[in-house]
Amino acid sequence: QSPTSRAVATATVTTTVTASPTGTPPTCIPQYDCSSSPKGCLNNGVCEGKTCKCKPGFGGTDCGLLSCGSPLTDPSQRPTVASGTGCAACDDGFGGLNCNVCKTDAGCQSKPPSRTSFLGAENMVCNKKPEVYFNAFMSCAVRTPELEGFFPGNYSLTVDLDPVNKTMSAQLWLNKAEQFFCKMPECTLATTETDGVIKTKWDCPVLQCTCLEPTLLCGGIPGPVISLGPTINGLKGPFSLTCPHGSTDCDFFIGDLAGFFPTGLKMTECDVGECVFPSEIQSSVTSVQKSMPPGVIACLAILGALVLILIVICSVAKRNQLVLSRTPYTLNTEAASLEFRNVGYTLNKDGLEVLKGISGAAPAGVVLAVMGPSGAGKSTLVDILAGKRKDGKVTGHILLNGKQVHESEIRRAVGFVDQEDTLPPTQTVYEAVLFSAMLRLPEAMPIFRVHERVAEVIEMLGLTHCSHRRIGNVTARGISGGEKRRVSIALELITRPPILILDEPTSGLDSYSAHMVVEQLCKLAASKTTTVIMTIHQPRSDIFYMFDQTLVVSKGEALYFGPTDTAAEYFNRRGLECPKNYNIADYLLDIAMDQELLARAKGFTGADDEKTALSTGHQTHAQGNIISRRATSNSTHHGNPSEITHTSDNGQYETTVRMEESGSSGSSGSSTVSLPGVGAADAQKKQKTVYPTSFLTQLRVIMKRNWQTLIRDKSLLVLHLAVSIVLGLFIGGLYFAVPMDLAGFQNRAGSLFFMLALLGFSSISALGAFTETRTLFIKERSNGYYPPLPFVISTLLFDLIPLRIIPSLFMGCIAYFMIGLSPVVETFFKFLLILVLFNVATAMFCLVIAAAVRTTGVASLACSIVMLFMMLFGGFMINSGKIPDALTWIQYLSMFKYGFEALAVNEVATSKLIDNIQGVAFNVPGSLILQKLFGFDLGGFWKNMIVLIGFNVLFIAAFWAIVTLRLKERK
Ligand SMILES: Nc1ncnc2c1ncn2[C@@H]1O[C@H](COP(=O)(O)OP(=O)(O)OP(=O)(O)O)[C@@H](O)[C@H]1O
Repeated sequence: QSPTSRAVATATVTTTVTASPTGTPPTCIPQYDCSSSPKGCLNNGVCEGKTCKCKPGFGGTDCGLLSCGSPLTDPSQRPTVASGTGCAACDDGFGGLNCNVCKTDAGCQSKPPSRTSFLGAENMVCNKKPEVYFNAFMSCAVRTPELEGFFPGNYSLTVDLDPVNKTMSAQLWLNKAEQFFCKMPECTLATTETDGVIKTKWDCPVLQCTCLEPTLLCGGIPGPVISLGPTINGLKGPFSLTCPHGSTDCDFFIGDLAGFFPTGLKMTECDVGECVFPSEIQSSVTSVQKSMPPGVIACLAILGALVLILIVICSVAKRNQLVLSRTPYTLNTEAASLEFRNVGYTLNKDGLEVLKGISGAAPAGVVLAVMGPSGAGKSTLVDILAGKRKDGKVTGHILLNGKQVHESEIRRAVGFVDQEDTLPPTQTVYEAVLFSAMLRLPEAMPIFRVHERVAEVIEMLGLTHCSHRRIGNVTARGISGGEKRRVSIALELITRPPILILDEPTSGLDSYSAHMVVEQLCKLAASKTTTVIMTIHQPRSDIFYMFDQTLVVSKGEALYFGPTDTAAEYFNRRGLECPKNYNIADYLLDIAMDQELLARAKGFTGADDEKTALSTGHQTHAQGNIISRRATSNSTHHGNPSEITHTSDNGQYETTVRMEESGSSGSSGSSTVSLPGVGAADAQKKQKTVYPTSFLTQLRVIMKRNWQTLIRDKSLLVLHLAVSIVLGLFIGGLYFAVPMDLAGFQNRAGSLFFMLALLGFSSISALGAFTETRTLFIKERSNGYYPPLPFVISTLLFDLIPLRIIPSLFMGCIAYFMIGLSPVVETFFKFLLILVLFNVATAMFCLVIAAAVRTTGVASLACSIVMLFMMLFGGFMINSGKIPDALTWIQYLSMFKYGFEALAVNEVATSKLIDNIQGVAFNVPGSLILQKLFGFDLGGFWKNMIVLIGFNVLFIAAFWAIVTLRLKERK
């Protein structure tokens, strides 16, 4: 008697009366009631009502019999045999103990399939690989010498692999008689590659086995006294089954029996097979998780190389910093002279002659005021004197200390205060001046000396009362306009340059402050450490007489150049007498503006020598002039070719300035310095700007300011973080706990794409943030604070980390778990990595546009349009395979495509879509939908990641190049 029939005999038996189809009298058939039987259904059959629904390959009322034929045959039609005999024959193309294992494609096609293909008309094939797609069966011989010693015979194992429900069920047979069966639910399935060997592994945390008593192993008769029944029934798991591809051997491992079989049990001559549709095989992701895909190896290699380069750069930079901090330094203690000859300036676009050959000089330690009405050309002249880059054509010559020097040397000697204040709004006055000091004073200068100097300059300019107040801007009010003007002067005064050029330093100041500022500048000049050249509109008379020299400019021409004291007398001689009680400075402006007065001044014929002198830069008075009433000693400076002599006459100090004639460029012994556009190839050669501080110091100081800006102007940071949290919650709520059905699949893909869209468009904020710093950078670069590299690094760090990386991590973490995306840890981290790479790439793109395009409006329009197009070709809105041929290239420029494809493949490809539409059940791999619906490359995860990294590298390089080459001051 077979164990099964004995089991049936002991089970509760009910009797039903059925009519025979042939019309013979009804017979009584005992009916097995699985619901009331203690054994229920064997071989993991399911008890539905009172009858058992058996797993494929088993039959009988309690599923205790073997069913032969093939799994394609209706279960009720499969012939059954008792365990212990085995199937005499299977249907063609099938084999195994219970005929479940397909052998050939023809076998799978011999009967109509029991389910429909997602693609419609498709023939099933027999998949013989251990990688299972729908429902596979396996039959193996088991080698277990330990058991064979006690229970000799041939052991075999049959396994039903169900990846859809992630369950396995198995039976152990001894001499074709089933000994026990097991069930393993909640399994995870993975195909991995290690050292070139691909293996499919089932990991099941739970193992439930039932011994069929009385079989040989479970205390059957005849047999040894021992019974494995209690051990087998008490197994809990875990259980794992590992099958290498291309081999007929597998291993299985039972945690509870690790003491007996530490290395698991060997299964040989395994025959596995399942009937599947080819689309199911092709579309299922070859979830071969190579231990190290080539892409990852390449990335790691590049990363390693970058880290190495970074370490080398850092150590070189550190060494430079040390060297510089130990280099003895000297501060400027001597003013320099600046002479300019026949300086002209013509605009390129319309040929307008802004300056028409102006000459003059500012001997060391004097204050030269450049006066004239609005539009006369004062700013243009001082820009040229300061060595600023100009758009138009500059002609003439400039001499520094009487010597021909390169333009960059002039720039180094000159401190320049622009007409407009460009200041960091979030810093306090003290911090702004300290910033300038830290970057422009020698690295070796002790920090306490730097602070002393900052305090000194702040006090000198009357800024002590507001030194700890923020500078502010239009949106956040800070110090007054006049105070800003003085801060701008302080930034330049901190270095005490040999020459200080100021464009309208008193504009916006009340008369008292203006007097105070000019007085300080005059004191500075008197101390012989700085020569001051400044433009001024309409000085009060007391201020006017503080200047040593005055140059009056009218319509691009010099109307007067000489000592301030003799200006009135000079015009007097031309019949232009300053009216009584009239400010002489105002009168000079009147002359410069009034056509009639101007004509009289120019038309004067009485003193040709004076006219010649005016055009050539000779002093406009015949015999020496008072150069400085504040000077305390005689000084004589002879330089070639200029000669400046200071002599004393009854307590007054006089000077004679002798210069080369106009147009003597290149003449023998000429001291002419060619300006750009004049020639003199040598002088035009690019000279490297030498910075007083090291790269690391520059980076540290700039980063400190960026940090202050970020913390103090919280709006952008708070907005980004708040928006990322709110949107994370919103997306999470909208797509909450998405199931893996058809609608769920759409929602899943939609949520991923929507996240990318949000991050992409939030990147446009990079434009506004950069526009503010851009102007500041141009000014600071032009004034020799620092080169572009530390600025670029600091800008990127302070934009990308707090505004792009952290918010995208916030949003990703919140939305991921609310939506219920894949719980696999690796998938989660890959998801975050994609979000970060994508957001950084889009932000970098916006920064490149912000750097390249000056107008914010144009830049934001360009960014928005490009972003929209990238979205359109991102793979969600249009199938990549259906894009018109002429436009297919656009998709390869879309960061959305790479980001979305990577996200989708990472998330959806390994999951299955299970749904039921109007009674038609289908079970489609997510990968199939990705392939057919979106046209995605399923193996392209790392390819997409590498392209995203490529975008990042490209944009960072482009940003650096544009900042270096384009963001230069041009006036
Ligand atoms: N790059 C330029 N493009 C167009 N016009 C220019 C340019 N540079 C100078 N100009 C013109 O040259 C003239 C002189 O300009 P500049 O700024 O030097 O005058 P200014 O004397 O400093 O005037 P203000 O006192 O009002 O600042 C102006 O008419 C100005 O429009």
